[in-house]
Amino acid sequence: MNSGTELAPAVASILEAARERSGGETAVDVDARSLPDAIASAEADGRVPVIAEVKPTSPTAEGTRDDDPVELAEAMVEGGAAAISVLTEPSHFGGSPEALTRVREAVDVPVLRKDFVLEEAQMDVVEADLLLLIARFVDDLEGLIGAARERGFQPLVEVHDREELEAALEAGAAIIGVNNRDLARLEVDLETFESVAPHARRMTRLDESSGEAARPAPDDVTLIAESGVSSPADVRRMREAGADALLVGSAVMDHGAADSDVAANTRRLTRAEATGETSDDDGDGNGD
Ligand SMILES: O=C(O)c1ccccc1NCC(=O)[C@H](O)[C@H](O)COP(=O)(O)O
Repeated sequence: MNSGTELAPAVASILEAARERSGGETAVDVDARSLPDAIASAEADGRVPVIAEVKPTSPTAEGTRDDDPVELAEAMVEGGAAAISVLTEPSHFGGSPEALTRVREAVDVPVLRKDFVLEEAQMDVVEADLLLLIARFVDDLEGLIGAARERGFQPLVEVHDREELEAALEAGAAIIGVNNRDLARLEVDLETFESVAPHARRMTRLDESSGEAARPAPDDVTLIAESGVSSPADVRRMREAGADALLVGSAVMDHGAADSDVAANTRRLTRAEATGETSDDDGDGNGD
């Protein structure tokens, strides 16, 4: 773990809670739905690949949504989501492993387990198609990537800067999320993805003994822009910067408006590249 860097108090509290949570007793064995296939299928259908997040609340959310997670996930899929992310962290995000299991039974798209997994045994709490590993918070990233793959998970490795990206690629990550949220200050800045992502496409290394690429070729890395995407204009901005998919929670959940239409919120983003979009899509009232 990169313990030398500053963390927001809420994040320190999240990590403390994560360290205390126990793992499962036996290794799970997942038959995962492919995220790259789901992304390709959305693109073929003219939808922006969006991983929509069931996020009841968070340290930065404006409120809590107590809706049934299955109803939320089904609304997200109705709005064109290529995949679903489910927070399973209970004490700061209002999530649960049970919610993920119910969601995964109800939808046929890949489901990401969004949590703060620090140790191998914590992977065995619930089955999911994708498992988040946050590069900054784990000691043995390569070992955990291997352990996740042994169980059938597709590991999604989250990074925030170029150094973490390099570590993720070096550890063999093939699905990488660049988090626009700075976990030291909890501020979001879409420029993070724009500055970090191009390096994922450039970085490659040859294995000296075989001459083979020792990690995924740059074009084989699936790049996800995480956090802070709130409008169709943001979606297009992240796509222009090279995002294969976007992970969106707050803009879809719209925590401040309990009766907000989650399917419509999702559709607004998944249709951001559809031709003929003329609405005030950045929501600033200017119609630009
Ligand atoms: O969302 C938070 O407030 C938060 C606070 C501290 C650590 C992590 C946090 N979020 C986790 C996430 O990665 C996001 O839920 C996800 O990327 C979606 O972000 P957004 O679209 O900005 O809700």
